[in-house]
Formats: sequence, structure tokens, C-alpha cells
Amino acid sequence: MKIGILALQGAVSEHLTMLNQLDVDPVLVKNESDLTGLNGLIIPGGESTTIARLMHLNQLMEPIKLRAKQGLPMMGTCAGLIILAQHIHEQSDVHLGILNVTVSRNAFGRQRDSFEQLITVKGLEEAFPAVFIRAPLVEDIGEDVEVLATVDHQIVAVKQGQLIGLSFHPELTSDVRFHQLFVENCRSVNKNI
Ligand SMILES: NC(=O)CC[C@H](N)C(=O)O
Repeated sequence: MKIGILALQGAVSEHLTMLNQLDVDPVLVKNESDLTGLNGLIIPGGESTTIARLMHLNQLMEPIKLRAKQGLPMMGTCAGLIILAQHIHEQSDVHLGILNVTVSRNAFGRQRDSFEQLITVKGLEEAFPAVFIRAPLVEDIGEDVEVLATVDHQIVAVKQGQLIGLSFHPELTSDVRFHQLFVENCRSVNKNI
């Protein structure tokens, strides 16, 4: 199973460390050719405007959008969630615009810049240590979007079909369960792998 990590800016090596602990072949995605044969794609945290600018520069925006429409599983963490979102609060331009949610950038930041909290996640038996850094919040979700986790009644993890969006950074912990969950998701889509 080949799992790509969009490797333009942000927490790329941290996602790589997580994938190296699982039974998959990680691929650093910098150009369109790196998308060939992928069974899943992770969009890391970092700075969403920078990642988006580099995606345009490297001509990755449209090819990734196309693959999402074809059903390639994707997981966006923090800035990655913003990149996936269909609507961004008080911002007219969106990036991939494929995940049916409205996100608000730096929404927790106004209260607490960064923090770690144990959260309950649908599909995980034990609580997960979620690391939030200038994190976006999911303000609104479409009908087909499932909420996986909340913090103080605010949505911080969602799933819509093959797409997972997280406000926090599972790659900044030593807990590999979210990556495992994503890989299982990729495996169930690519049943012959
Ligand atoms: N840690 C993060 O990925 C922060 C995301 C950042 N606030 C953004 O808007 O892109």
C-alpha cells in the first residue's frame, strides 16, 4: 500500500515517522508524477496559504482534486483540513474545496494558542491525545459529514466518505492510532491490496 504525504511545507517528516511504523510504503508527494499508484494521501499541518501557494506552483491542485473525486482516501490535519474544506470562514477563496465543511482558521488561537487534550474519538477505544496549534475549527458540516470528535462541543474531527479532516496533529504525538485508522480506511477502499 502506497500512502502519499503532500511534502511541500509543514509537518511532513512527522507524518513520515508515523507511516514508517505501519505496514505501508510512504511516498513524499511534490509533483503530479508522485501521485501515481497512491492508495491514500495525507495533507499535513503547517500554513495553509503557503501549502496552497506551493500546490498551485507545483501544479498539484487540480490533479489532487481529481483524485479525490475518483475516491482516493485523504486525511488532512490542521492546515490540511483547511486545504480540504469547501468553505473557509470570512475567506472567499478555498483550496481543494472537496470536504463539505466550513472551517474557521485559528479559531482556538483566539482563546488558547496551542494545547493538548485527551479527546474521545468515534472508532477509537481509548481517548486520543490531541495536539492543537493555532487550530481551525469546523463551524458547520454538510449532511453527508460524520463528526468523529468534539472539544467543548466544537467539532474537531470529521469524516465524509473517504475524506478525514482533523483540527489537530496526530503526527505530533507518539500515538499511531489515527494513522492506523486512515490506513485501514485506505485498505477497505482498495480491497485487493
Ligand atoms: N498548525 C497548523 O497547521 C495551523 C494552521 C494555520 N493556522 C493555517 O491557517 O494554515
